[in-house]
Amino acid sequence: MKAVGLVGWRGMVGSVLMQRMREEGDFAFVEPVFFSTSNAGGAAPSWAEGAGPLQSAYDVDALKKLPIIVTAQGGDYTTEIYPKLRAAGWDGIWIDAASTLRMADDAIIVLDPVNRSVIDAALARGVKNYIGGNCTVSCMLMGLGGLFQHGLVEWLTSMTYQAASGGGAQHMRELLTQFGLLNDEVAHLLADPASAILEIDRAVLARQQDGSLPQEHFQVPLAGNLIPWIDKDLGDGMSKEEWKGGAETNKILGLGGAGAAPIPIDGLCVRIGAMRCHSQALTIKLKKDVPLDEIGDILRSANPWAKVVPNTREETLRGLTPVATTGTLAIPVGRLRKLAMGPQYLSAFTVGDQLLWGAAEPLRRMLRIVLGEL
Ligand SMILES: NC(=O)C1=CN([C@@H]2O[C@H](COP(=O)(O)OP(=O)(O)OC[C@H]3O[C@@H](n4cnc5c(N)ncnc54)[C@H](OP(=O)(O)O)[C@@H]3O)[C@@H](O)[C@H]2O)C=CC1
Ligand SMILES: N[C@@H](CC(=O)OP(=O)(O)O)C(=O)O
Repeated sequence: MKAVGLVGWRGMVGSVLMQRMREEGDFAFVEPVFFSTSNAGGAAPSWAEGAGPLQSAYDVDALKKLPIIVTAQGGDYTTEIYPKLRAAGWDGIWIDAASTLRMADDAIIVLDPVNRSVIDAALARGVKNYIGGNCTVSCMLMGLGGLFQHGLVEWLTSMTYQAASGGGAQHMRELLTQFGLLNDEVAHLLADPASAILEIDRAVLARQQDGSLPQEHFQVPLAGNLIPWIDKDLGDGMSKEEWKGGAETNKILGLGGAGAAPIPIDGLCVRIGAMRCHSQALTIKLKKDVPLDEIGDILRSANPWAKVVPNTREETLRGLTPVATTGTLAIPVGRLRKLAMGPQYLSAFTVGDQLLWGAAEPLRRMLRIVLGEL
């Protein structure tokens, strides 16, 4: 049993992480020490039998005692505490959901079903920082990993449909409140089958545009709308979320360093009114013409979670939606077909729960790997 410090365990990502760790029996291998930024001295979660009171997540001396720290507390916390811990001589393993350290030279982005060899090599050479990837990147690689594994991707472009949860819990609440208020606005008209749809539409639009919907988090209404910008403006026409697509995918795959050319990966990232599944439409230029049935086999055999959805209307509606995927570890991949541009141009559509493979699951599995239990 190794002592493991857990920070951020009651947040949205942290709660999913705790749930998965309990489901998989991970606590049989760890002696958890729970930290809090807001309630030091409070009680540990009731399910964690024998755990002591919450320790302060700002207490570097308390954190320093632990050989492994897992955090889903957020980027600001990492920025503040991580350098202090290392400066204090802490030599432990840092496993983190936040993006802060992802691109650092001494950090590995973890997604072991895709880059286990990169992780193992890093552990062998003493790397101490293991960071979960961007949710969109991780979900894409879990679905399409087979194509990269087989060296088939010449370039890839993605158009994303990202859920409200990517912004955090408050964003999900804001979206649902907006939906509710829009419904209230026209409920009397909806109840009357004879009412005119254009009147309903006008009333909804008026409410979306009059500034009275709560929009503190998204800045504009997301209900009945979409937002084609996610994360910071890099000033060159690209959003930071779009930049992560290319930068993180290549880092996860171990490309872009000495000798290995990066794969061009780029696209547009869009927020839509889904709850917690990110979806993306992909156009892939293959290095050669591979038949669709072989592509299906390659995707299926890359990992146990990639599920190929037959490219029919019925199967797509049944299995390739956020509602069908939420809460599961499955990464459905469908709409596979060769495009009109030629036999090397492949379309695909994939969906993934951004709190599971997109956030919590790679961290949970990394902890197991460090403990020698995966
Ligand atoms: N949201 C996402 O989709 C993804 C997030 N991440 C990263 O994970 C990190 C955390 O994100 P997320 O889990 O969404 O953040 P949350 O806001 O849900 O939780 C972060 C912290 O807020 C504190 N907190 C304050 N009020 C509450 C409350 N009412 N309920 C629960 N916690 C509360 C908790 O700290 P304390 O207990 O110390 O008070 C908690 O650990 C971020 O770095 C983010 O970048 C990574 C991938 C995806
Ligand atoms: N930016 C993602 C969520 C997220 O937290 O990403 P990252 O871990 O790269 O900061 C989204 O909004 O959907």
